[in-house]
Amino acid sequence: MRHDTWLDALAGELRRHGVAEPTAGNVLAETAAHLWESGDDPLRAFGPPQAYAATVAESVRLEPPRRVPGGPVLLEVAGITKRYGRRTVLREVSLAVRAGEVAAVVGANGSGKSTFLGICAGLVSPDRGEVRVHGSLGYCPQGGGTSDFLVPDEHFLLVGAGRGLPRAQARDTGRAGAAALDWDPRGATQARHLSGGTRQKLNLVLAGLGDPDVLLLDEPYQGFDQGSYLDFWQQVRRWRDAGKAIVVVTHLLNTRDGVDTVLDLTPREERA
Ligand SMILES: Nc1ncnc2c1ncn2[C@@H]1O[C@H](COP(=O)(O)OP(=O)(O)OP(=O)(O)O)[C@@H](O)[C@H]1O
Repeated sequence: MRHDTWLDALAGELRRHGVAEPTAGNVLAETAAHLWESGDDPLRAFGPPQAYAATVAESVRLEPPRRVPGGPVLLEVAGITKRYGRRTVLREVSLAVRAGEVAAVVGANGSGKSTFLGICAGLVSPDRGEVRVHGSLGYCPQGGGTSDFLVPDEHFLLVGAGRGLPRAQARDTGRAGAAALDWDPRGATQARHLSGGTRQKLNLVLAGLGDPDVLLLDEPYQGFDQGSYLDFWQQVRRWRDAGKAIVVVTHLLNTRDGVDTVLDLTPREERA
């Protein structure tokens, strides 16, 4: 089925199911971006428009009232500048995320979102500026992050060991995190044989292992189907309500659902 036909039908079904703006626009933008990037058939990726709209409508109704954030600042980023060669990718970027807050990092392709998150995670050095993390850190990279020849349980044990978790607790916590994303990770399937979306689920579960205080998530839902995408945002809300500071990278400018702060890395001269 053509993407635009399916998206038009979805827009109508969202209206019919009473999904108001800005949620409807955000859902359309997210699904369109997913279809564009993956090239998937919309019916295969998301199912019939009516069923997908019904799921969205239900999840919106289930959304609990927003907590008022105001915990201590867990992630402080001050005046980050990063250059690659002559190109300045990030210029004087600052961000503070408190316990119980979700920050979205948005911007066009190549605007430096992954670079920014890598700097927050301590994996990329800035040319100027400072990052302070108050507490432990979990990082979900955009890709990679898993070991081809290990099965999911082995990932849980390996990463869990690094975070001080006993074996059984690491395995059980990993499996519970996977179940929250509607995935049963038991079995002998090595990471290299998992689908792209399932590998991203594994990445996401690994980021949350050991209950870190700060979660850095780089477009973690790439390849997720409709249900998993909604599960992801439910998980973000659970982390938020548990007092974590969460940073979610997305290349969409209007991903604002359940988000307290938006950091737009689009260069000023390119903004509409
Ligand atoms: N290690 C590197 N060496 C040189 N240039 C790099 C390096 N890493 C990233 N870049 C460049 O820096 C810019 C920002 O890249 P980055 O991946 O952070 O952007 P992004 O906003 O996450 O992009 P996307 O939306 O496509 O994921 C790009 O032009 C990229 O080519």
